Amino acid sequence: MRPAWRVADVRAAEEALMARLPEGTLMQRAAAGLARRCALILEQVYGAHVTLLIGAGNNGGDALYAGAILARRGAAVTAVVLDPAKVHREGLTALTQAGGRAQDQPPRTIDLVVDGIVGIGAKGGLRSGAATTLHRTLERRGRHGQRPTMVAVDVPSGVDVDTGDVPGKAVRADVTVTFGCLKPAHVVGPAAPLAGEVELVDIGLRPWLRADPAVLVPDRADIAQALPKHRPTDEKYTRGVVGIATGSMTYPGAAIMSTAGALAGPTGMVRYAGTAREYVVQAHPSVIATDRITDAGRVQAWVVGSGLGTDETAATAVRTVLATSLPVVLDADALNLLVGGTMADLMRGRSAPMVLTPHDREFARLAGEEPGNDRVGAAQKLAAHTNAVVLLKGDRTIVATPSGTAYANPTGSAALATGGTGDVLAGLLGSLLAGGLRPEVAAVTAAYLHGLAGREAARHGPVTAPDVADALRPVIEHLTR
Ligand SMILES: NC(=O)C1=CN([C@@H]2O[C@H](COP(=O)(O)OP(=O)(O)OC[C@H]3O[C@@H](n4cnc5c(N)ncnc54)[C@H](OP(=O)(O)O)[C@@H]3O)[C@@H](O)[C@H]2O)[C@@H](O)CC1
Ligand SMILES: Nc1ncnc2c1ncn2[C@@H]1O[C@H](COP(=O)(O)OP(=O)(O)O)[C@@H](O)[C@H]1O
Ligand SMILES: [K+]
Repeated sequence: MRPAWRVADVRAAEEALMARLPEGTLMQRAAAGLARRCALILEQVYGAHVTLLIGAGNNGGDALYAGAILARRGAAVTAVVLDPAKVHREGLTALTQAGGRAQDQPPRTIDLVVDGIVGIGAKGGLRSGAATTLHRTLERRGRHGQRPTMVAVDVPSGVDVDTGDVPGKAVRADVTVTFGCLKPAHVVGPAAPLAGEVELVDIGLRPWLRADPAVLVPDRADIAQALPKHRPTDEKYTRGVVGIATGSMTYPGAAIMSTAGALAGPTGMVRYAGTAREYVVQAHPSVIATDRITDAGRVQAWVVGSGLGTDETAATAVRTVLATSLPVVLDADALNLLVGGTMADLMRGRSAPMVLTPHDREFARLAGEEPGNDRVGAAQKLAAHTNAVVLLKGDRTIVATPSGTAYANPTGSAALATGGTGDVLAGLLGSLLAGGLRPEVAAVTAAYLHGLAGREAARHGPVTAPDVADALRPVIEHLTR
């Protein structure tokens, strides 16, 4: 897992580390890492045109020292200083001594822009002066007529570092070079895609950071490790059986799609219980189907919700599943049925895990307010309130546990923004739960695989939910190979 820490934690660690080092050491380490990456992007530093956008704080200081390194290697470096009264003096001196210059407008030719406007000291979106300078800079072209490459220092300027919100104008970077640790803005919310490729430069901060990061980002190895391995002694029941209680005569597609997601998971068998049984068996002949949950036979986890509707039959299905002592995924209509609070007793009485999988509108109905700017905080709050793991869907899907651990999924794909993909996700998640994964591990794993499947499906053209379900098997195969 890759951890990300909030600004206050970074500042505390920085203070502890700085107390043991000569002044300026951390900025020198940061600037060296930044200059190294810029040089790699430029390939040939000598003769390259580099523009530094310099704000009022140490973020600008990092950029100025990196600019000095590049200038010594023969780059033509220009610092555009936004507020000369507040510039990092020593950094500016270092730049000019290395042959760089400072001016108040961007030069004509720019191959590479270093965004040192603002870092972890940011408040709100880019201020108008900075936004205007950025706009002018982006109109310039490089020596070969190309668009300049944008390298953000620490974070793209204008993002909310702790929440990943983008409250106004912000830099869109090709590469972000960050120092010491990742911050939430690199991995959650609308800020995350603005960071481009994120490079983490080690400045020695890690041992001084508190043990519990703000967010964890799973990587490939975490997911490969989490997936159950087939043993030679396995038979279908030892691999787990997942029960799917979704869909209806009105929405049989939801039943088919959630079953498709479940079939791609690790369980040995999928049981379906509901009024869409004939459709499900037609689409998936290996599924054992009944009309009612109580007739379904033994399962190790239930998925309930999507396409059920909200009538009395649907409410009975949700109540029946909640009354079991099994792990449960509550999706779509099941979430809407929780809103009135009539199932609160059943939820409170449960010791088996529950995973809620809302999109933003379902979240708003359930929590009484929109997820808002702080999606991690919002998911954590709902998880604590419901004592369930919450998977808040989106571009960077968040998984939060009742005890406050939060994960951000890195594999999102806008191709998933199409009807029925959420049903596939819920089915897969149910299969992982029935396969014995802890609820937050199942949720993180499902979101990760689902995102990869969305990307894989998108390689072949416009994506529909069945394409995502079909892509899950090769994606899982590839990951566990
Ligand atoms: N922590 C570490 O371990 C290390 C940190 N390092 C580096 O230091 C950076 C943090 O530096 P920092 O604390 O000086 O703050 P920083 O982000 O430069 O902002 C300062 C000023 O910007 C302004 N401003 C605010 N919002 C704005 C907006 N929306 N749009 C425009 N301007 C805005 C505001 O100035 P004001 O005009 O209000 O006085 C504010 O005071 C960090 O990101 C990293 O790069 C590394 O050197 C190595 C180790
Ligand atoms: N812009 C996007 N980028 C990445 N993933 C997205 C985006 N929009 C939606 N998704 C994903 O697509 C799925 C949609 O689920 P949901 O809204 O429940 O759809 P449905 O109810 O039609 O199945 C979720 O997994 C969500 O995270
Ligand atoms: K920046």
